[in-house]
Amino acid sequence: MKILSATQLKIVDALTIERQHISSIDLMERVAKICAERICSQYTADLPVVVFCGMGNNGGDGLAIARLLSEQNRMVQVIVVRHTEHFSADAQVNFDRLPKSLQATLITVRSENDAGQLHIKENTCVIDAMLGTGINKPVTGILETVIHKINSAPCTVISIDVPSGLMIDHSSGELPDACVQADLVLSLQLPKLAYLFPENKRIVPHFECVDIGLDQQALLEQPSPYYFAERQDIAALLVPRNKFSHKGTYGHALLLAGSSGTSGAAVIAAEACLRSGAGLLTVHSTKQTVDALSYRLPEAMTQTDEHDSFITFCDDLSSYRAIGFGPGVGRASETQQLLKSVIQRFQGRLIIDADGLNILAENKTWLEFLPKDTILTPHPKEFERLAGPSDTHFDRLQKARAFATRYACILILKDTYTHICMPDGSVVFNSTGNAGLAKGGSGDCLTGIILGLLTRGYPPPQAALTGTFIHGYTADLCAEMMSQESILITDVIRQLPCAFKQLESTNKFFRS
Ligand SMILES: NC(=O)C1=CN([C@@H]2O[C@H](COP(=O)(O)OP(=O)(O)OC[C@H]3O[C@@H](n4cnc5c(N)ncnc54)[C@H](OP(=O)(O)O)[C@@H]3O)[C@@H](O)[C@H]2O)[C@@H](O)CC1
Ligand SMILES: Nc1ncnc2c1ncn2[C@@H]1O[C@H](COP(=O)(O)OP(=O)(O)O)[C@@H](O)[C@H]1O
Ligand SMILES: [K+]
Repeated sequence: MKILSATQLKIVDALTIERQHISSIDLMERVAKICAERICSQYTADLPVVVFCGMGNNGGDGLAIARLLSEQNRMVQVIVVRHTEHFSADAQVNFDRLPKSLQATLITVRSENDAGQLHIKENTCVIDAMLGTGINKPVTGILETVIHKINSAPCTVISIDVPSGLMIDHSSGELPDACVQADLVLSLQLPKLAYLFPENKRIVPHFECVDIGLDQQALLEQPSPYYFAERQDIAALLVPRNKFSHKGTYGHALLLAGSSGTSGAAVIAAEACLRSGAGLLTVHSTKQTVDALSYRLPEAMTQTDEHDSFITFCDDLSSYRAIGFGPGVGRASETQQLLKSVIQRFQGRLIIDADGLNILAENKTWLEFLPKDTILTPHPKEFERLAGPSDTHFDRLQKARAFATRYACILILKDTYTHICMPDGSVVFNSTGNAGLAKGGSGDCLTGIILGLLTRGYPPPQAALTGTFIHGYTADLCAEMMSQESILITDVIRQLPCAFKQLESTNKFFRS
Protein backbone atom coordinates (compact mmCIF):
# COMPACT_ATOMS: atom_id res chain seq x y z
CA MET A 1 0.00 0.00 0.00
CA LYS A 2 1.34 3.43 -0.94
CA ILE A 3 1.64 6.35 1.40
CA LEU A 4 0.65 9.59 -0.36
CA SER A 5 0.92 13.24 0.58
CA ALA A 6 -2.03 15.51 1.36
CA THR A 7 -1.75 17.11 -2.09
CA GLN A 8 -1.72 13.72 -3.80
CA LEU A 9 -4.75 12.57 -1.78
CA LYS A 10 -6.63 15.62 -3.03
CA ILE A 11 -5.76 14.66 -6.62
CA VAL A 12 -6.87 11.05 -6.09
CA ASP A 13 -10.07 12.34 -4.50
CA ALA A 14 -10.78 14.44 -7.63
CA LEU A 15 -9.86 11.59 -10.02
CA THR A 16 -12.14 9.20 -8.11
CA ILE A 17 -15.01 11.63 -8.48
CA GLU A 18 -14.32 11.93 -12.21
CA ARG A 19 -13.71 8.26 -13.01
CA GLN A 20 -16.33 6.68 -10.79
CA HIS A 21 -18.94 9.24 -11.96
CA ILE A 22 -19.73 9.97 -8.35
CA SER A 23 -20.40 13.42 -6.91
CA SER A 24 -18.15 14.69 -4.13
CA ILE A 25 -21.11 14.74 -1.74
CA ASP A 26 -21.83 11.08 -2.48
CA LEU A 27 -18.17 10.21 -1.91
CA MET A 28 -18.38 12.00 1.43
CA GLU A 29 -21.53 10.00 2.23
CA ARG A 30 -19.64 6.77 1.42
CA VAL A 31 -16.84 7.83 3.77
CA ALA A 32 -19.27 8.72 6.53
CA LYS A 33 -21.16 5.44 6.19
CA ILE A 34 -17.97 3.39 6.52
CA CYS A 35 -16.76 5.43 9.50
CA ALA A 36 -20.16 5.31 11.22
CA GLU A 37 -20.28 1.52 10.83
CA ARG A 38 -16.81 1.22 12.31
CA ILE A 39 -17.75 3.45 15.26
CA CYS A 40 -20.93 1.42 15.89
CA SER A 41 -18.95 -1.83 15.84
CA GLN A 42 -16.51 -0.44 18.41
CA TYR A 43 -18.94 1.00 20.97
CA THR A 44 -22.21 -0.10 22.53
CA ALA A 45 -25.31 1.94 21.73
CA ASP A 46 -25.54 3.45 25.21
CA LEU A 47 -22.28 5.40 24.89
CA PRO A 48 -23.05 9.06 24.09
CA VAL A 49 -21.19 10.41 21.07
CA VAL A 50 -20.06 14.04 20.64
CA VAL A 51 -18.97 14.95 17.12
CA PHE A 52 -16.67 17.99 16.85
CA CYS A 53 -16.89 19.34 13.29
CA GLY A 54 -14.69 21.87 11.52
CA MET A 55 -15.62 23.98 8.49
CA GLY A 56 -13.84 22.01 5.74
CA ASN A 57 -14.52 18.57 4.29
CA ASN A 58 -13.25 16.83 7.42
CA GLY A 59 -16.03 18.68 9.22
CA GLY A 60 -18.37 17.59 6.41
CA ASP A 61 -17.47 13.97 7.11
CA GLY A 62 -18.22 14.59 10.80
CA LEU A 63 -21.63 16.14 10.12
CA ALA A 64 -22.62 13.19 7.92
CA ILE A 65 -21.31 10.70 10.52
CA ALA A 66 -23.39 12.44 13.21
CA ARG A 67 -26.53 12.12 11.07
CA LEU A 68 -25.89 8.44 10.30
CA LEU A 69 -25.19 7.62 13.94
CA SER A 70 -28.37 9.33 15.06
CA GLU A 71 -30.30 7.30 12.44
CA GLN A 72 -28.92 4.26 14.28
CA ASN A 73 -30.57 5.63 17.44
CA ARG A 74 -27.24 6.60 18.97
CA MET A 75 -27.15 9.50 21.45
CA VAL A 76 -25.36 12.14 19.39
CA GLN A 77 -24.46 15.75 19.90
CA VAL A 78 -22.84 17.97 17.27
CA ILE A 79 -20.42 20.77 18.09
CA VAL A 80 -19.42 22.99 15.17
CA VAL A 81 -16.16 24.86 15.65
CA ARG A 82 -16.34 27.94 13.40
CA HIS A 83 -12.63 28.46 12.79
CA THR A 84 -13.39 30.10 9.41
CA GLU A 85 -16.29 32.09 8.08
CA HIS A 86 -17.86 29.58 5.68
CA PHE A 87 -18.34 25.84 5.42
CA SER A 88 -16.86 24.08 2.38
CA ALA A 89 -19.63 23.33 -0.13
CA ASP A 90 -20.06 19.68 0.94
CA ALA A 91 -19.85 20.49 4.65
CA GLN A 92 -22.64 23.05 4.11
CA VAL A 93 -24.81 20.38 2.42
CA ASN A 94 -24.26 18.03 5.34
CA PHE A 95 -24.93 20.79 7.82
CA ASP A 96 -28.26 21.40 6.07
CA ARG A 97 -28.97 17.67 6.15
CA LEU A 98 -28.73 17.47 9.94
CA PRO A 99 -32.04 16.20 11.29
CA LYS A 100 -34.09 18.53 13.50
CA SER A 101 -33.20 16.58 16.61
CA LEU A 102 -29.50 17.25 16.07
CA GLN A 103 -30.06 20.88 15.06
CA ALA A 104 -31.95 21.43 18.30
CA THR A 105 -29.01 20.37 20.45
CA LEU A 106 -26.28 21.80 18.21
CA ILE A 107 -23.57 23.87 19.88
CA THR A 108 -21.62 26.39 17.82
CA VAL A 109 -18.24 27.53 19.05
CA ARG A 110 -17.55 31.01 17.63
CA SER A 111 -15.17 32.49 20.16
CA GLU A 112 -12.56 31.65 22.73
CA ASN A 113 -15.20 32.30 25.32
CA ASP A 114 -17.54 29.69 23.78
CA ALA A 115 -14.65 27.24 23.60
CA GLY A 116 -13.80 27.84 27.24
CA GLN A 117 -17.38 27.07 28.28
CA LEU A 118 -17.41 23.63 26.68
CA HIS A 119 -17.80 20.72 29.03
CA ILE A 120 -17.13 17.20 27.79
CA LYS A 121 -18.72 14.59 30.05
CA GLU A 122 -17.02 11.47 31.27
CA ASN A 123 -17.78 8.28 29.37
CA THR A 124 -18.43 9.87 26.04
CA CYS A 125 -16.98 9.05 22.69
CA VAL A 126 -15.59 12.13 20.99
CA ILE A 127 -15.45 12.06 17.21
CA ASP A 128 -12.78 14.49 16.07
CA ALA A 129 -13.71 15.84 12.62
CA MET A 130 -12.33 19.36 12.85
CA LEU A 131 -9.29 19.31 10.59
CA GLY A 132 -8.01 16.63 8.25
CA THR A 133 -5.53 16.68 5.40
CA GLY A 134 -6.40 20.30 4.64
CA ILE A 135 -4.45 21.75 7.56
CA ASN A 136 -2.13 24.44 6.23
CA LYS A 137 -0.68 26.11 9.35
CA PRO A 138 -0.22 25.35 13.03
CA VAL A 139 -3.45 25.53 14.98
CA THR A 140 -4.15 28.57 17.16
CA GLY A 141 -7.21 30.38 18.53
CA ILE A 142 -10.51 28.68 19.19
CA LEU A 143 -9.43 25.41 17.59
CA GLU A 144 -6.48 25.28 19.95
CA THR A 145 -8.71 25.87 22.98
CA VAL A 146 -11.15 23.17 21.84
CA ILE A 147 -8.29 20.72 21.24
CA HIS A 148 -6.95 21.30 24.76
CA LYS A 149 -10.46 20.72 26.14
CA ILE A 150 -10.74 17.41 24.28
CA ASN A 151 -7.29 16.29 25.38
CA SER A 152 -7.99 16.96 29.03
CA ALA A 153 -11.45 15.32 29.01
CA PRO A 154 -11.81 11.76 30.38
CA CYS A 155 -13.28 10.39 27.15
CA THR A 156 -12.41 8.18 24.22
CA VAL A 157 -11.40 9.99 21.03
CA ILE A 158 -11.70 8.74 17.47
CA SER A 159 -10.17 11.02 14.86
CA ILE A 160 -11.55 10.96 11.37
CA ASP A 161 -8.71 10.66 8.85
CA VAL A 162 -6.21 12.78 10.82
CA PRO A 163 -5.96 13.88 14.46
CA SER A 164 -6.89 17.56 14.11
CA GLY A 165 -3.75 19.68 14.20
CA LEU A 166 -1.30 17.13 12.81
CA MET A 167 0.60 17.80 9.56
CA ILE A 168 0.72 14.46 7.80
CA ASP A 169 3.60 14.68 5.34
CA HIS A 170 6.59 15.20 7.60
CA SER A 171 7.55 15.63 11.21
CA SER A 172 9.44 18.37 13.00
CA GLY A 173 10.41 15.87 15.67
CA GLU A 174 8.19 17.51 18.25
CA LEU A 175 4.52 17.18 19.05
CA PRO A 176 2.54 20.13 17.70
CA ASP A 177 1.40 22.50 20.47
CA ALA A 178 -2.23 21.90 19.61
CA CYS A 179 -3.20 18.51 18.29
CA VAL A 180 -5.93 16.08 19.24
CA GLN A 181 -4.59 13.04 21.08
CA ALA A 182 -6.65 10.27 19.53
CA ASP A 183 -7.22 6.80 20.90
CA LEU A 184 -7.89 5.57 17.37
CA VAL A 185 -7.47 7.22 13.99
CA LEU A 186 -9.65 6.04 11.12
CA SER A 187 -7.25 6.90 8.31
CA LEU A 188 -9.13 7.19 5.03
CA GLN A 189 -7.85 4.64 2.51
CA LEU A 190 -4.10 4.95 3.23
CA PRO A 191 -1.82 5.45 6.23
CA LYS A 192 -0.17 8.85 6.57
CA LEU A 193 3.60 9.22 6.84
CA ALA A 194 3.42 11.12 10.15
CA TYR A 195 1.69 8.15 11.86
CA LEU A 196 4.87 6.10 11.55
CA PHE A 197 7.19 8.37 13.52
CA PRO A 198 7.76 7.56 17.21
CA GLU A 199 7.28 11.17 18.35
CA ASN A 200 3.62 11.00 17.26
CA LYS A 201 2.75 7.91 19.28
CA ARG A 202 0.81 9.98 21.83
CA ILE A 203 -1.46 11.44 19.18
CA VAL A 204 -1.68 8.31 17.02
CA PRO A 205 -1.33 5.30 19.30
CA HIS A 206 -3.40 3.23 16.83
CA PHE A 207 -4.61 3.80 13.31
CA GLU A 208 -6.78 1.76 11.02
CA CYS A 209 -7.04 2.27 7.30
CA VAL A 210 -10.66 2.31 6.19
CA ASP A 211 -11.21 1.42 2.57
CA ILE A 212 -13.29 4.24 1.06
CA GLY A 213 -13.01 2.88 -2.47
CA LEU A 214 -10.74 5.55 -3.98
CA ASP A 215 -9.93 4.85 -7.62
CA GLN A 216 -7.21 2.17 -7.72
CA GLN A 217 -5.71 3.41 -10.97
CA ALA A 218 -5.48 6.94 -9.60
CA LEU A 219 -3.70 5.59 -6.52
CA LEU A 220 -1.26 3.71 -8.76
CA GLU A 221 -0.57 6.79 -10.86
CA GLN A 222 0.63 8.91 -7.95
CA PRO A 223 4.39 8.51 -7.53
CA SER A 224 5.60 7.97 -3.98
CA PRO A 225 8.77 6.59 -2.43
CA TYR A 226 6.81 5.38 0.61
CA TYR A 227 4.92 2.11 1.03
CA PHE A 228 3.29 0.33 3.95
CA ALA A 229 3.67 -3.49 3.98
CA GLU A 230 0.39 -5.32 4.25
CA ARG A 231 -0.24 -8.98 4.88
CA GLN A 232 -1.50 -9.72 1.37
CA ASP A 233 1.52 -8.02 -0.26
CA ILE A 234 3.90 -10.21 1.70
CA ALA A 235 1.88 -13.41 1.36
CA ALA A 236 1.97 -12.91 -2.41
CA LEU A 237 5.79 -12.97 -2.36
CA LEU A 238 5.93 -16.49 -0.90
CA VAL A 239 6.95 -19.32 -3.21
CA PRO A 240 6.04 -22.96 -2.48
CA ARG A 241 8.76 -25.58 -2.23
CA ASN A 242 9.10 -27.67 -5.35
CA LYS A 243 7.92 -31.27 -5.11
CA PHE A 244 10.90 -32.43 -7.21
CA SER A 245 13.55 -30.77 -5.11
CA HIS A 246 16.35 -31.66 -2.74
CA LYS A 247 18.31 -29.82 -0.06
CA GLY A 248 20.68 -28.40 -2.68
CA THR A 249 17.75 -26.69 -4.36
CA TYR A 250 17.33 -24.47 -1.31
CA GLY A 251 20.94 -23.43 -0.97
CA HIS A 252 23.65 -23.56 1.62
CA ALA A 253 23.93 -20.75 4.18
CA LEU A 254 27.01 -19.73 6.11
CA LEU A 255 26.49 -17.99 9.41
CA LEU A 256 29.50 -16.21 10.86
CA ALA A 257 28.37 -15.48 14.39
CA GLY A 258 29.15 -15.78 18.08
CA SER A 259 32.16 -15.09 20.26
CA SER A 260 33.07 -15.62 23.86
CA GLY A 261 29.94 -14.91 25.96
CA THR A 262 27.59 -14.41 22.99
CA SER A 263 27.06 -17.93 21.69
CA GLY A 264 23.31 -17.37 22.13
CA ALA A 265 23.24 -14.84 19.29
CA ALA A 266 24.59 -17.50 16.92
CA VAL A 267 22.17 -20.16 18.18
CA ILE A 268 19.17 -17.84 17.76
CA ALA A 269 20.18 -16.75 14.25
CA ALA A 270 20.96 -20.35 13.23
CA GLU A 271 17.64 -21.72 14.38
CA ALA A 272 15.70 -18.85 12.77
CA CYS A 273 17.62 -19.48 9.52
CA LEU A 274 16.77 -23.18 9.45
CA ARG A 275 13.13 -22.38 10.18
CA SER A 276 13.02 -20.04 7.19
CA GLY A 277 13.67 -22.45 4.38
CA ALA A 278 17.45 -22.83 3.90
CA GLY A 279 18.47 -26.26 2.58
CA LEU A 280 21.71 -26.41 4.55
CA LEU A 281 23.34 -24.27 7.18
CA THR A 282 26.94 -24.17 8.33
CA VAL A 283 27.76 -22.10 11.37
CA HIS A 284 31.37 -21.02 11.70
CA SER A 285 32.12 -19.95 15.24
CA THR A 286 34.14 -20.45 18.41
CA LYS A 287 34.37 -23.85 20.10
CA GLN A 288 32.00 -22.76 22.87
CA THR A 289 29.36 -21.72 20.33
CA VAL A 290 29.80 -24.85 18.27
CA ASP A 291 29.35 -27.00 21.37
CA ALA A 292 26.18 -25.11 22.31
CA LEU A 293 24.85 -25.48 18.78
CA SER A 294 25.53 -29.20 18.50
CA TYR A 295 23.42 -29.64 21.60
CA ARG A 296 20.59 -27.26 20.68
CA LEU A 297 20.38 -27.55 16.92
CA PRO A 298 21.56 -30.85 15.45
CA GLU A 299 20.30 -29.81 11.98
CA ALA A 300 23.09 -27.21 11.67
CA MET A 301 26.59 -28.12 10.48
CA THR A 302 29.46 -26.46 12.26
CA GLN A 303 33.03 -25.29 11.77
CA THR A 304 35.20 -24.36 14.72
CA ASP A 305 37.44 -21.31 14.44
CA GLU A 306 41.11 -21.60 15.38
CA HIS A 307 40.64 -18.88 17.96
CA ASP A 308 38.88 -19.67 21.24
CA SER A 309 37.26 -16.28 21.88
CA PHE A 310 36.26 -14.84 18.50
CA ILE A 311 36.17 -15.70 14.81
CA THR A 312 39.16 -14.95 12.63
CA PHE A 313 39.18 -16.91 9.43
CA CYS A 314 36.95 -18.78 7.05
CA ASP A 315 38.36 -20.78 4.21
CA ASP A 316 36.31 -21.45 1.13
CA LEU A 317 33.21 -19.30 0.59
CA SER A 318 32.38 -20.53 -2.89
CA SER A 319 29.82 -23.15 -1.95
CA TYR A 320 27.49 -20.79 -0.09
CA ARG A 321 24.51 -19.06 -1.63
CA ALA A 322 24.23 -16.59 1.23
CA ILE A 323 26.28 -15.46 4.21
CA GLY A 324 25.09 -13.89 7.44
CA PHE A 325 27.75 -11.97 9.33
CA GLY A 326 27.55 -10.34 12.70
CA PRO A 327 25.36 -11.64 15.52
CA GLY A 328 27.54 -11.69 18.62
CA VAL A 329 30.88 -11.60 16.75
CA GLY A 330 32.51 -8.79 18.75
CA ARG A 331 34.95 -6.31 17.26
CA ALA A 332 38.37 -7.97 17.52
CA SER A 333 40.73 -6.82 14.78
CA GLU A 334 40.96 -10.37 13.36
CA THR A 335 37.16 -10.46 13.15
CA GLN A 336 37.27 -7.10 11.37
CA GLN A 337 39.70 -8.55 8.82
CA LEU A 338 37.40 -11.53 8.34
CA LEU A 339 34.53 -9.21 7.42
CA LYS A 340 36.80 -7.34 5.03
CA SER A 341 37.78 -10.58 3.36
CA VAL A 342 34.13 -11.69 3.08
CA ILE A 343 33.20 -8.39 1.43
CA GLN A 344 36.12 -8.75 -0.98
CA ARG A 345 35.73 -12.43 -1.82
CA PHE A 346 32.05 -13.31 -1.63
CA GLN A 347 29.95 -13.10 -4.77
CA GLY A 348 26.64 -14.30 -3.31
CA ARG A 349 24.01 -12.73 -1.07
CA LEU A 350 25.14 -11.08 2.10
CA ILE A 351 23.43 -9.86 5.26
CA ILE A 352 25.40 -7.93 7.88
CA ASP A 353 24.08 -7.25 11.38
CA ALA A 354 25.08 -6.24 14.90
CA ASP A 355 28.87 -6.07 15.41
CA GLY A 356 29.31 -6.53 11.66
CA LEU A 357 27.68 -3.10 11.35
CA ASN A 358 29.81 -1.65 14.13
CA ILE A 359 32.90 -2.90 12.30
CA LEU A 360 31.66 -1.21 9.12
CA ALA A 361 31.09 1.98 11.13
CA GLU A 362 34.76 1.86 12.17
CA ASN A 363 35.87 1.16 8.58
CA LYS A 364 33.53 3.28 6.48
CA THR A 365 35.62 2.96 3.31
CA TRP A 366 34.57 -0.68 3.11
CA LEU A 367 30.99 0.42 2.50
CA GLU A 368 31.92 1.35 -1.06
CA PHE A 369 32.82 -2.30 -1.74
CA LEU A 370 29.71 -4.00 -0.41
CA PRO A 371 28.34 -6.50 -2.93
CA LYS A 372 25.24 -5.06 -4.63
CA ASP A 373 22.03 -5.54 -2.63
CA THR A 374 23.85 -6.44 0.59
CA ILE A 375 21.33 -6.27 3.41
CA LEU A 376 22.28 -4.21 6.48
CA THR A 377 20.05 -4.39 9.56
CA PRO A 378 20.99 -1.61 11.99
CA HIS A 379 18.95 -0.58 15.00
CA PRO A 380 18.85 3.22 15.46
CA LYS A 381 22.09 3.38 17.47
CA GLU A 382 23.96 1.23 14.95
CA PHE A 383 22.62 3.41 12.15
CA GLU A 384 23.83 6.50 13.95
CA ARG A 385 27.31 4.96 14.15
CA LEU A 386 27.17 4.26 10.41
CA ALA A 387 25.66 7.51 9.18
CA GLY A 388 25.95 10.05 12.00
CA PRO A 389 23.23 11.59 14.20
CA SER A 390 19.91 12.95 12.91
CA ASP A 391 17.89 15.80 14.42
CA THR A 392 14.51 14.20 13.84
CA HIS A 393 13.09 10.86 12.77
CA PHE A 394 12.09 12.45 9.49
CA ASP A 395 15.73 13.49 8.91
CA ARG A 396 16.86 10.00 9.91
CA LEU A 397 14.51 8.50 7.34
CA GLN A 398 15.95 10.73 4.59
CA LYS A 399 19.48 9.81 5.72
CA ALA A 400 18.64 6.11 5.58
CA ARG A 401 17.22 6.50 2.06
CA ALA A 402 20.35 8.35 0.91
CA PHE A 403 22.57 5.69 2.52
CA ALA A 404 20.81 2.81 0.73
CA THR A 405 21.05 4.64 -2.58
CA ARG A 406 24.69 5.64 -2.16
CA TYR A 407 25.92 2.16 -1.25
CA ALA A 408 23.39 0.25 -3.42
CA CYS A 409 22.40 -1.75 -0.37
CA ILE A 410 19.14 -2.64 1.34
CA LEU A 411 19.05 -0.89 4.67
CA ILE A 412 16.63 -2.28 7.23
CA LEU A 413 16.42 0.42 9.88
CA LYS A 414 14.85 -1.42 12.80
CA ASP A 415 12.21 0.33 14.84
CA THR A 416 8.52 0.02 15.67
CA TYR A 417 7.65 0.58 12.00
CA THR A 418 10.93 -0.76 10.65
CA HIS A 419 11.98 1.14 7.49
CA ILE A 420 13.19 -1.08 4.65
CA CYS A 421 15.13 1.30 2.42
CA MET A 422 15.84 0.09 -1.10
CA PRO A 423 18.69 1.19 -3.37
CA ASP A 424 16.22 3.00 -5.66
CA GLY A 425 15.24 5.37 -2.84
CA SER A 426 11.93 3.71 -2.01
CA VAL A 427 11.02 2.77 1.55
CA VAL A 428 8.65 0.11 2.80
CA PHE A 429 7.43 0.56 6.37
CA ASN A 430 6.84 -2.73 8.12
CA SER A 431 3.47 -3.06 9.80
CA THR A 432 4.04 -5.98 12.17
CA GLY A 433 5.73 -6.53 15.53
CA ASN A 434 5.18 -5.41 19.08
CA ALA A 435 7.06 -4.33 22.19
CA GLY A 436 7.49 -8.00 23.17
CA LEU A 437 10.37 -7.88 20.67
CA ALA A 438 12.12 -5.11 22.59
CA LYS A 439 14.52 -7.64 24.13
CA GLY A 440 18.01 -8.90 23.43
CA GLY A 441 18.14 -11.48 20.66
CA SER A 442 15.27 -10.17 18.51
CA GLY A 443 17.65 -8.71 15.95
CA ASP A 444 19.62 -11.98 15.76
CA CYS A 445 16.38 -13.76 14.96
CA LEU A 446 15.61 -11.28 12.16
CA THR A 447 19.06 -11.83 10.67
CA GLY A 448 18.55 -15.59 10.79
CA ILE A 449 15.16 -15.39 9.09
CA ILE A 450 16.46 -13.19 6.28
CA LEU A 451 19.55 -15.38 5.85
CA GLY A 452 17.24 -18.40 5.51
CA LEU A 453 15.13 -16.65 2.89
CA LEU A 454 18.18 -15.44 0.91
CA THR A 455 19.58 -18.96 0.93
CA ARG A 456 16.24 -20.41 0.00
CA GLY A 457 16.41 -18.34 -3.20
CA TYR A 458 14.42 -15.18 -2.52
CA PRO A 459 16.04 -12.13 -4.15
CA PRO A 460 17.38 -9.69 -1.52
CA PRO A 461 14.50 -7.15 -1.70
CA GLN A 462 11.90 -9.90 -1.26
CA ALA A 463 13.94 -11.57 1.48
CA ALA A 464 14.22 -8.25 3.34
CA LEU A 465 10.50 -7.48 3.07
CA THR A 466 9.26 -10.98 3.84
CA GLY A 467 11.75 -11.58 6.64
CA THR A 468 10.98 -8.31 8.42
CA PHE A 469 7.24 -8.83 8.09
CA ILE A 470 7.26 -12.43 9.26
CA HIS A 471 9.54 -11.63 12.21
CA GLY A 472 6.99 -9.11 13.52
CA TYR A 473 4.00 -11.19 12.46
CA THR A 474 5.27 -14.17 14.44
CA ALA A 475 5.79 -11.96 17.48
CA ASP A 476 2.20 -10.74 17.04
CA LEU A 477 0.99 -14.37 16.99
CA CYS A 478 2.90 -14.95 20.23
CA ALA A 479 1.34 -11.81 21.75
CA GLU A 480 -2.12 -13.24 21.09
CA MET A 481 -1.22 -16.26 23.21
CA MET A 482 1.06 -14.81 25.88
CA SER A 483 1.94 -11.51 27.49
CA GLN A 484 4.41 -9.27 25.67
CA GLU A 485 6.27 -9.10 28.97
CA SER A 486 7.11 -12.78 28.86
CA ILE A 487 7.69 -13.48 25.18
CA LEU A 488 11.16 -14.88 24.58
CA ILE A 489 12.72 -14.81 21.15
CA THR A 490 12.86 -18.60 21.32
CA ASP A 491 9.03 -18.53 21.62
CA VAL A 492 8.96 -16.47 18.44
CA ILE A 493 11.23 -18.92 16.61
CA ARG A 494 8.99 -21.79 17.71
CA GLN A 495 5.99 -20.04 16.17
CA LEU A 496 7.68 -19.40 12.82
CA PRO A 497 6.16 -22.55 11.25
CA CYS A 498 2.64 -21.36 12.18
CA ALA A 499 3.34 -17.87 10.87
CA PHE A 500 4.57 -19.20 7.51
CA LYS A 501 1.55 -21.50 7.35
CA GLN A 502 -0.89 -18.65 8.01
CA LEU A 503 0.67 -16.41 5.37
CA GLU A 504 0.83 -19.29 2.86
CA SER A 505 -2.89 -19.94 3.36
CA THR A 506 -3.73 -16.67 1.59
CA ASN A 507 -1.39 -17.33 -1.36
CA LYS A 508 -3.06 -19.12 -4.27
CA PHE A 509 0.12 -21.02 -5.19
CA PHE A 510 -0.01 -22.89 -1.89
CA ARG A 511 -3.55 -24.17 -2.41
CA SER A 512 -3.52 -27.60 -3.95
N1 LIG B 1 -8.95 12.49 0.37
C1 LIG B 1 -10.12 12.00 0.05
O1 LIG B 1 -10.19 11.27 -0.87
C2 LIG B 1 -11.33 12.35 0.80
C3 LIG B 1 -11.27 13.28 1.86
N2 LIG B 1 -12.31 13.59 2.60
C4 LIG B 1 -12.17 14.44 3.78
O2 LIG B 1 -11.71 15.70 3.44
C5 LIG B 1 -10.69 16.10 4.34
C6 LIG B 1 -9.90 17.18 3.76
O3 LIG B 1 -10.80 18.25 3.60
P1 LIG B 1 -10.33 19.72 3.27
O4 LIG B 1 -9.37 19.70 2.15
O5 LIG B 1 -11.56 20.53 3.10
O6 LIG B 1 -9.55 20.14 4.56
P2 LIG B 1 -9.87 20.10 6.12
O7 LIG B 1 -8.88 19.26 6.76
O8 LIG B 1 -11.30 19.85 6.40
O9 LIG B 1 -9.55 21.61 6.57
C7 LIG B 1 -9.68 22.69 5.69
C8 LIG B 1 -10.26 23.86 6.43
O10 LIG B 1 -9.49 24.14 7.56
C9 LIG B 1 -8.96 25.47 7.49
N3 LIG B 1 -7.66 25.39 8.11
C10 LIG B 1 -6.54 24.76 7.70
N4 LIG B 1 -5.59 24.82 8.62
C11 LIG B 1 -6.11 25.49 9.66
C12 LIG B 1 -5.61 25.89 10.92
N5 LIG B 1 -4.37 25.56 11.31
N6 LIG B 1 -6.41 26.59 11.75
C13 LIG B 1 -7.66 26.91 11.37
N7 LIG B 1 -8.19 26.55 10.19
C14 LIG B 1 -7.42 25.86 9.35
C15 LIG B 1 -9.01 25.85 6.05
O11 LIG B 1 -9.20 27.21 5.98
P3 LIG B 1 -8.38 28.13 4.95
O12 LIG B 1 -6.97 28.15 5.44
O13 LIG B 1 -8.50 27.48 3.63
O14 LIG B 1 -9.04 29.45 5.08
C16 LIG B 1 -10.26 25.09 5.61
O15 LIG B 1 -11.42 25.81 5.95
C17 LIG B 1 -9.97 14.82 4.62
O16 LIG B 1 -9.16 14.86 5.76
C18 LIG B 1 -11.15 13.88 4.77
O17 LIG B 1 -11.65 13.95 6.09
C19 LIG B 1 -13.61 12.91 2.35
O18 LIG B 1 -14.68 13.73 2.69
C20 LIG B 1 -13.76 12.50 0.90
C21 LIG B 1 -12.60 11.71 0.41
N1 LIG C 1 8.32 -1.86 20.25
C1 LIG C 1 8.59 -2.63 19.19
N2 LIG C 1 7.64 -2.85 18.25
C2 LIG C 1 7.93 -3.60 17.16
N3 LIG C 1 9.13 -4.17 16.92
C3 LIG C 1 10.10 -4.00 17.82
C4 LIG C 1 9.88 -3.23 19.01
N4 LIG C 1 11.03 -3.24 19.71
C5 LIG C 1 11.93 -3.97 19.02
N5 LIG C 1 11.37 -4.43 17.88
C6 LIG C 1 12.04 -5.24 16.85
O1 LIG C 1 12.95 -6.15 17.48
C7 LIG C 1 14.21 -6.17 16.81
C8 LIG C 1 15.30 -5.69 17.77
O2 LIG C 1 16.54 -5.75 17.14
P1 LIG C 1 17.91 -5.41 17.89
O3 LIG C 1 17.77 -4.15 18.66
O4 LIG C 1 18.99 -5.52 16.89
O5 LIG C 1 18.00 -6.62 18.92
P2 LIG C 1 19.28 -7.45 19.40
O6 LIG C 1 20.49 -6.66 19.03
O7 LIG C 1 19.16 -7.59 20.85
O8 LIG C 1 19.19 -8.76 18.72
C9 LIG C 1 14.02 -5.31 15.57
O9 LIG C 1 13.60 -6.10 14.48
C10 LIG C 1 12.91 -4.34 15.98
O10 LIG C 1 12.19 -3.85 14.87
K1 LIG D 1 -9.86 15.08 12.25
